[in-house]
Amino acid sequence: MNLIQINGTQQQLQLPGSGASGISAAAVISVASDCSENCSSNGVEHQQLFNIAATTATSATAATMPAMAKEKASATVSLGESNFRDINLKDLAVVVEAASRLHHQQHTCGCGAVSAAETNNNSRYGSSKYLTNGHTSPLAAAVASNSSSVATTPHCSKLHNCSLQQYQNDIRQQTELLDMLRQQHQQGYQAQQQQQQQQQPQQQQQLQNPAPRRSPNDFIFGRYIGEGSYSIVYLAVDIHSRREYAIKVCEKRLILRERKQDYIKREREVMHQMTNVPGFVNLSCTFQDQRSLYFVMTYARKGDMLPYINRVGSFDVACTRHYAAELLLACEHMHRRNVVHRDLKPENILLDEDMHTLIADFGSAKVMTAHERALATEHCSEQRRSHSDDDDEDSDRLDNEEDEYYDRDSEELDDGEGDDEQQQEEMDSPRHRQRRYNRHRKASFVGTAQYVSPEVLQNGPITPAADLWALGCIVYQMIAGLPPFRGSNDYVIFKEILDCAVDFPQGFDKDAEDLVRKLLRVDPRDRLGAQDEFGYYESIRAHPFFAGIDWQTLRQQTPPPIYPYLPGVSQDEDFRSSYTVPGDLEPGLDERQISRLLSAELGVGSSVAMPVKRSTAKNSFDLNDAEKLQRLEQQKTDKWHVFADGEVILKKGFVNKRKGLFARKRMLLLTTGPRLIYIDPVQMIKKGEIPWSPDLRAEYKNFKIFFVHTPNRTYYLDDPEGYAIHWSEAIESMRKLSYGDPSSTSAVSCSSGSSNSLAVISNSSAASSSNSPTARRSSPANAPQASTASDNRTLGSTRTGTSPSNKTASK
Ligand SMILES: Nc1ncnc2c1ncn2[C@@H]1O[C@H](COP(=O)(O)OP(=O)(O)OP(=O)(O)O)[C@@H](O)[C@H]1O
Repeated sequence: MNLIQINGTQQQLQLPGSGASGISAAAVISVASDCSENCSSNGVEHQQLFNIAATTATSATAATMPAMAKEKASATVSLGESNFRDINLKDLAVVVEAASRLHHQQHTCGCGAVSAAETNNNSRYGSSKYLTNGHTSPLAAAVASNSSSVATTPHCSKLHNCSLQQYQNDIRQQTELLDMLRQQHQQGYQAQQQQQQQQQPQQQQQLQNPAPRRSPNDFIFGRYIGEGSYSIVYLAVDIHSRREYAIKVCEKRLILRERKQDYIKREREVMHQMTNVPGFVNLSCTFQDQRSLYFVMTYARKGDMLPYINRVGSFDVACTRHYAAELLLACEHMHRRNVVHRDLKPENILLDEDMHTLIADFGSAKVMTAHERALATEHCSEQRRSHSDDDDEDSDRLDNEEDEYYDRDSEELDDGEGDDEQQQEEMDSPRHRQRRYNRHRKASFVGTAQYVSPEVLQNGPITPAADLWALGCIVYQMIAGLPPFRGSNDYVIFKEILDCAVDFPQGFDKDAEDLVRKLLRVDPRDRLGAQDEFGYYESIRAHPFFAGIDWQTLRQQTPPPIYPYLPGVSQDEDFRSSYTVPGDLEPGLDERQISRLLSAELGVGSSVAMPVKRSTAKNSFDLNDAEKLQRLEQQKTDKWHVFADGEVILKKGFVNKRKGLFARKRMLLLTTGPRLIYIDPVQMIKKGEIPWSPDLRAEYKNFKIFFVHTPNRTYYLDDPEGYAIHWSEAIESMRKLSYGDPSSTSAVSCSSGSSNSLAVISNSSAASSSNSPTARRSSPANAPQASTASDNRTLGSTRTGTSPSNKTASK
């Protein structure tokens, strides 16, 4: 066992070696140390030199002292504190291990006690490979290969009759090499000194004229992007460089009032730390005036990820895989730098121009010291031991805190049902304001309820595994459309988290499910990746869900377009991606075509036809006042009448409203407004409305499924009775009546123009989706072109606009 003093503390190295080896090593190390005193500018090179010295010394001593090889002794080597500040114990240990292996080989040669198998086994740890990898400098690589060649001297391993003469030659070679390296090092040092002298005047000048401090006057503030608890973010242009930035303006008054100084400070520090790391929002500069603090950041042009998930319901597997992989890389980058984000969630994943992720919002981040990491790991194991005993206590604690958590409002529970006025009023009531205040006061955990890890809830130590938990939650949400832990209030969510009660809806991709299950483990140490090498999640990368990911070029690739994931909607998985409309079909949707489609849907021969009644009225919704009054009178006895706000209900029916893989039963009303109102039939409360606009489009996929596209969201509706076509037609009729003929309206596309910008296409457009018979029928003149243009499209390519511009509306 060797003891080495580094930075004033003694470090033990598992180094089997002779006392003489240690002493000799100390001698050569002193050479290196000597040299490093002259060259204290470069800690890494010192370390390499030190490693070389250690290797040489140990091997040399081992070679010359075969008789003493069996002994194990300690040698204390003192290194000047300032000289080896950057020494890396791990590297040193490996070098010493290589040296000891050399020594071991000598031992083998000396007494013939070690088998060939063992020798082979040892050679797996070829020091050459490790040293070359660990130290990119050719210097270290050269020594490594030299030491390796000594270690595998064929004379030693094969003949077992190495002479002292040979070893002395080896020592001479090593010593010569060391001299050469020392010379090189000194030359390098001199060159460095010269360079520094040349740079000095420049640096002095910079100190005398530092870059002028920025102020709000250096930017033109364009539009508002969004706001946080203590800040408003604007899109701004630097008047000097004309570059666009997102500038976060934090009001000092608010920060002081809420005592969030630490939060803001931490955010700045971590953003600085992550600046220029791929996949993170860069912090260009910060400045302040009397009223505010300003953070000038990379502008993430495509906004955050949440509206995209909401927009399409959920991501398909390819898209989820890509974004999950980018997130994993981001976790590696953070954790390697000892940063635990603690609030990873779709809102904090921003998207740049090319739809690559940029992690933002470091207000909750924790920068761990190495000591904290070690403590946390220890604590985890203790906690694990006592975890089973604590289960009851946890639930008691939660039960006692139930009232507290019940005080919190349920605004976080976003089931994607849009803004319900009723709910809004309720939230603005004094009672609600009080609750919100209570929540602010009481909520002491860091992060967001749905994504918070069990250890954070239990006040356990924080490890990077907290972010792996969040990764599991996000992968789940990308596939299923909603986060895994949901509930009407935080208390329910927390209980679900502690129980790890995850429900995988039908159709959830199996590999993704396995990955999520392995990440969502209550004990942080059990999470996939938690036992991996620090900052490199090899086991997660190797999970089958990530098969095919090219990790090296991930951020240079074009991310897969955002498609909805609808396994429950399509008849089978391949349907959506591989189906193309056969070219020999006739355009139009007459009775014959409907029979054909229906037969295909039901899987029966074309002779079986189900009569489908089509609306023949010119526009049955075009009611005059008298008709309206009459219908309203009749409607009064209808239990849904109260939800129609005095308007005539033109069509109603139960539908399953899908979001991702989840479906909820709703009563859908089409009224003369025009409005599309949906109601929870069990609780008999209005849940929301599909917002009408001239851009709204209805499209049916088959007899059960129809879509209502709005600029910010596509609503997936499933009529169990099979009246999807009727719904589609009714909505289109109402749109024509309210906004005019659709043939004058061309494609309604959302603002972004990238490959990911999904467009809601006018049903009458030539580019309309090939699976939309409505489209073809409504514009027969376009039919030939339409079929040519669209026949190559997949049946389910219901592309959806993903404009982040109207974020507030879609949140
Ligand atoms: N660099 C950026 N580029 C584009 N949009 C951004 C950028 N930074 C923040 N935003 C958007 O601005 C909004 C406000 O962000 P901000 O960081 O102020 O608050 P937050 O993190 O959402 O909330 P809180 O501070 O309460 O955690 C968010 O919706 C976010 O998506």
